[in-house]
Amino acid sequence: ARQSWGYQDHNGPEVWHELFPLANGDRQSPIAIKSSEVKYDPFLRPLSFSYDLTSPKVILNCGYAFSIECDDTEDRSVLRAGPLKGSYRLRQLHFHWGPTDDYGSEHTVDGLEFAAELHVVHWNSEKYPCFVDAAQQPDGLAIVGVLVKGSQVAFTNFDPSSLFPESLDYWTYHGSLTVPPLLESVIWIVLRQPITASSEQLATFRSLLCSAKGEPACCLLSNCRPPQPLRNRHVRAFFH
Ligand SMILES: NS(=O)(=O)N=C1NCCCN1
Ligand SMILES: [Zn+2]
Repeated sequence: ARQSWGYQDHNGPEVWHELFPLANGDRQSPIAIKSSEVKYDPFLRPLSFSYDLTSPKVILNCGYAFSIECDDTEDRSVLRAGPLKGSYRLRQLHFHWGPTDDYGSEHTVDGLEFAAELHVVHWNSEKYPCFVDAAQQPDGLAIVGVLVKGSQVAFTNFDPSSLFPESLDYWTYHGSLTVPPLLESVIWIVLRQPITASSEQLATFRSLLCSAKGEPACCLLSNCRPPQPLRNRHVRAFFH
């Protein structure tokens, strides 16, 4: 289906507000994390996740990225603890990237842009019956954001935790989907330590098409939304 929004000048983040007024909402994502302004929260717990290798089902071009879609009909792959109340079920994972290795992450840290960013998307299966319902609720989703910096890296299996960095130190804040419909239903958990991807792997991201079959080929050179106003929000740190 033709997508109403994208990442080009005529349909990109600067004009999303025309079709999606939430773009100018009060808990939009991504944000620019300023480590000097985060506040250590001693009540935050370590992240706890358990991913079943058989949850991922298909990898597909979802128009705004490529995504690995998981079977979320039962609680087999879940994320708990951290800033969360209850258990959040794995739904899908996907990446965002830029036109060169110099930028492409959505969250930035102290002005640092990373080459790409992995999003591991979960929904609150204790309180809501399905992803679509959860996505309408302020505590409906939990997305782990993993920063990707350019260099050589070994890729492993599709178990999302194989893509998590060594350290699970994280920042957390209340935000939104970073792609339309931009729903303000996300408890963001951004890991401090980046993972790495090679220049060739990042170039392969950019070779993904955003044009439909039969249309002139148009590559998805970049799919990162710029940081949005923090407004009346605080970013909490799990680490000192
Ligand atoms: N970039 S994001 O905030 O993860 N946005 C998403 N939208 C659709 C479902 C998965 N995630
Ligand atoms: Zn995303």
